[in-house]
Amino acid sequence: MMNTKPPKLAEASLAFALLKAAAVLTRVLREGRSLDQAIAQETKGVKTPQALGAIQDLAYFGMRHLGQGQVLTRLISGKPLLSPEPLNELMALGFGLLWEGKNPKYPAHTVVDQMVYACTGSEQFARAKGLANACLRNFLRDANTWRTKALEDPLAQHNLPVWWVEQLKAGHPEQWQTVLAQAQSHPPLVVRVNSRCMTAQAYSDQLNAAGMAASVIGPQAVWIEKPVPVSSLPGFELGHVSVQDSAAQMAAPLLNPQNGQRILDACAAPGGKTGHLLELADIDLVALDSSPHRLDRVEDNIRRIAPTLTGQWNLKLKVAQAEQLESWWDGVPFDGILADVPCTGSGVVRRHPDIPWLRRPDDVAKLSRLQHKLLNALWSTLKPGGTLLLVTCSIFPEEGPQLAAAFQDNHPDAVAHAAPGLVLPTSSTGSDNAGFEASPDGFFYAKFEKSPIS
Ligand SMILES: C[S@@+](CC[C@H](N)C(=O)[O-])C[C@H]1O[C@@H](n2cnc3c(N)ncnc32)[C@H](O)[C@@H]1O
Repeated sequence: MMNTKPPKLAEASLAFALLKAAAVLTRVLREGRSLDQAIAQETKGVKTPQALGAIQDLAYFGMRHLGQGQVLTRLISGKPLLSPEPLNELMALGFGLLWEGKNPKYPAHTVVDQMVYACTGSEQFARAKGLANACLRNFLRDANTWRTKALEDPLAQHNLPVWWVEQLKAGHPEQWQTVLAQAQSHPPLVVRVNSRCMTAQAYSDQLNAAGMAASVIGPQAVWIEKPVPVSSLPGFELGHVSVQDSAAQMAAPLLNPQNGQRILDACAAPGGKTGHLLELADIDLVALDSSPHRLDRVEDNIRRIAPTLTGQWNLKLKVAQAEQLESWWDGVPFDGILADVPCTGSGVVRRHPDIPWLRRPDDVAKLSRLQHKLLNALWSTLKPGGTLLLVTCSIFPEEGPQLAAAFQDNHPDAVAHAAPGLVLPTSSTGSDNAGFEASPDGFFYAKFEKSPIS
């Protein structure tokens, strides 16, 4: 009897990485996992760093080119959905790789060979070998015509769900195309230099002297031109630097904590801004998050920078729904509150290309309702004279300007102070040589002082 068991693919092969990356996309699209969670699940048994790197790279690539891949799969196979369903993701990934004719990630013939090999290496797809081969070769025979045809579909034009693009257009009729272009670009590696240890300029000089091109792009922000693993950054293990986008670095200085103050970080995990607050002043900090698993990451982050914090500081971590005051608040009011509330994440698609595919159109309204609820509850825990900083990493008006305006309308004791408002992910943050690649993530900032009602 013939042995029909598919061959085990070598980890070093592109076929292996293609199969794994396609399985990652399937978990995102069909199970609603985040891209990073899905990568962690699919790479559990993978042994070599090269294979891990290739899977991660292909999964991110596949996510960023999903619209084009999906449209070509549908057009060329002539079927709305292939069977078994995960084959759709494998084919979308293959077409995504073939789309770019000029500077392809892999030569076209390698992609086709390895896609076919990937099918033979999986029981699930073994029968699809012929279909994959025929469809991919069909595309290559007349790539320009297929591309032109695919681009009639807005899904292929923007590589994003159509409702997401419409939402962006409505919110930013002038800049939506630049915002989309930035979202397709690779995110820069930006670090926050711990002001307890050194200046941003001193760290940038240190990197340049070590042959790592870097420039200062914010008060404590340094952009490292060629991304490297964080563990290889000088001083990282010692807590001298933390990875944080330049726009996210605006939060803690805007709240401006002072020594001895009692501060609340209401939605703290994974703790990027928690660490920054502690670097700026010796404070009594309460950090809340509704997710115990994410709150563990705050602890890890603070453990790393703790040796650099020499004064009298205190940090209490609490798992709680911030709006349920009775479950966590001891009644002692805060001098300052950082309300970095949950949002769609529409400002950070460049870093998390899975976000638009995981969200649903009604999430914007749902999240906006939660944001209103959180702000209303947190306001009552603030001292008169205290400051609340509202932050979202979203550029949808409902989660930014409209949210802040409604909050102010409902709270006559809220006095608005100068704040950046919308930081659109379109421009560089200052340095002359920093272009699109050093541009900030999209954020919204509003700042309110609480005055006693007259
Ligand atoms: C935008 S993230 C915060 C990022 C964080 N401030 C930082 O700089 O690393 C929002 C956080 O809010 C948490 N969250 C969601 N709903 C919450 C709620 N009702 N109460 C408290 N935290 C909540 C999420 O688990 C998530 O960690």
